[in-house]
Amino acid sequence: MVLLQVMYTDLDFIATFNIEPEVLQQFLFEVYRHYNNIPFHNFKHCFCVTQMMYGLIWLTDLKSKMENIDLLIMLTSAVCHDLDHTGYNNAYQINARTELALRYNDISPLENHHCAVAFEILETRESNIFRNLSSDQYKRIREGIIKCILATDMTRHNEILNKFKSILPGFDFTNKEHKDLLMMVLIKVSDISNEARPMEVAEPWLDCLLQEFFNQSDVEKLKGLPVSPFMDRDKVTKPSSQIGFIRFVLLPLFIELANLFPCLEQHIIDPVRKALNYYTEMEKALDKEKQNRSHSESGAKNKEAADLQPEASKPETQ
Ligand SMILES: Nc1nc2c(ncn2[C@@H]2O[C@@H]3COP(=O)(O)O[C@H]3[C@H]2O)c(=O)[nH]1
Ligand SMILES: [Zn+2]
Repeated sequence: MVLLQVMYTDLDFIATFNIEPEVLQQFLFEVYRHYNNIPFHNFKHCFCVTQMMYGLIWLTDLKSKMENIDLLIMLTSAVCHDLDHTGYNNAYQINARTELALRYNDISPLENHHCAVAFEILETRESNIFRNLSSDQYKRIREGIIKCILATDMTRHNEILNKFKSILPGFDFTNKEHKDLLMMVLIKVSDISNEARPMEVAEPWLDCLLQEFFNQSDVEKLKGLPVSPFMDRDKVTKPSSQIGFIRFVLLPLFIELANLFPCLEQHIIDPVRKALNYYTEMEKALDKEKQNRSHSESGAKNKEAADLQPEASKPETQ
C-alpha cells in the first residue's frame, strides 16, 4: 500500500490534485479491503497491474505527452480494475445467472461491478481522493475510469485492438478518441502483462490463474453448467494455456503498442518471446514424457497379453 502511495506522489498527483495523504491512505486501505482472498484476482494482482501501468507511464514518457489528469485516471483505474472479484469469470456469472449478471443484464457484469465498487469507495468523503477537484474534473475522471475499467473485459479484446490499429498510422495525442483508445490499450496491456515479468515471477502467477480457473470449472461441472475448455483441469496444461495466449493475444497487442513506443520492444516484447520459447520447450518435454509413458504402458500391456497366452502360442525366446 505504501508503494502505491509512492506512485501517486512520484507522478505528482498529490500536489497537482491536492490529494491529502490521509485520504489517499484511507482510499488505498478501502481498495485493499475490497479485494478478495482468492488465488489470482487479489490485491497483489491489483498491485502488479498498477506497478506495470506506472512503469509504462515512465518508460513511454507519457508525462510529456498527456495531461496529468489522464495519468491519474490510468493509475486509479489500474488500482480499482478488479475490485471485489469473486474468482468466477463473466461466462460463469451469466451461465449461473448470478446477482451481478442480473444486475448488469449480462453486459460485462464483473467489470461493471469493479467500477461501481470503486465509485462507492469514492462516495465516502474520507476516502475520496478526488474531493478537492472541481465537478468538471470529477466528471472527466469518472468518465475516464469507467472507460478504462470496462475495457478490461477480454470479450472486447479484438474490438479495442482493431480500433487502436486503425488509428495508429496517424496517432495524435491531442485527439480525444486516440487518447482514449491508448488509455484502454495501456490498462489492457498492464492487466495481462504477467508474462513480461521475469520467469520466476510469471510462472507462479500462472499457477494462481490456473488454480482459479480449475476451481471455477470444478464448480461448473458440479452445477451442470457449461465448462470453458481453457479452464478444464482435464484438458489444460501450463504450456497449452500459455502458447496460444502469448501468440494470439499478448504478442499482437504488445506489438501494436510498441509500434507507437518502440522503446517497449525490449521491455515487454523480448521477455514475452522468451516466455513463448520456454513454454514451447515445456510442451515438447511434456509430449515426450507422454509418449514414453504410452510406450511403456503399451509395452506392459503386450507383456501382460503375452503372459496370458497359452504356453504353446507364446513367441519363442532364445
Ligand atoms: N491463459 C492466460 N490467460 C491470462 C493470462 N493473463 C491474463 N489472462 C486472462 O486474461 C484475462 C484478463 O481479464 P481478467 O483479469 O478478468 O482474466 C484474465 C485471464 O482470463 C495468462 O498469462 N495466461
Ligand atoms: Zn485484472
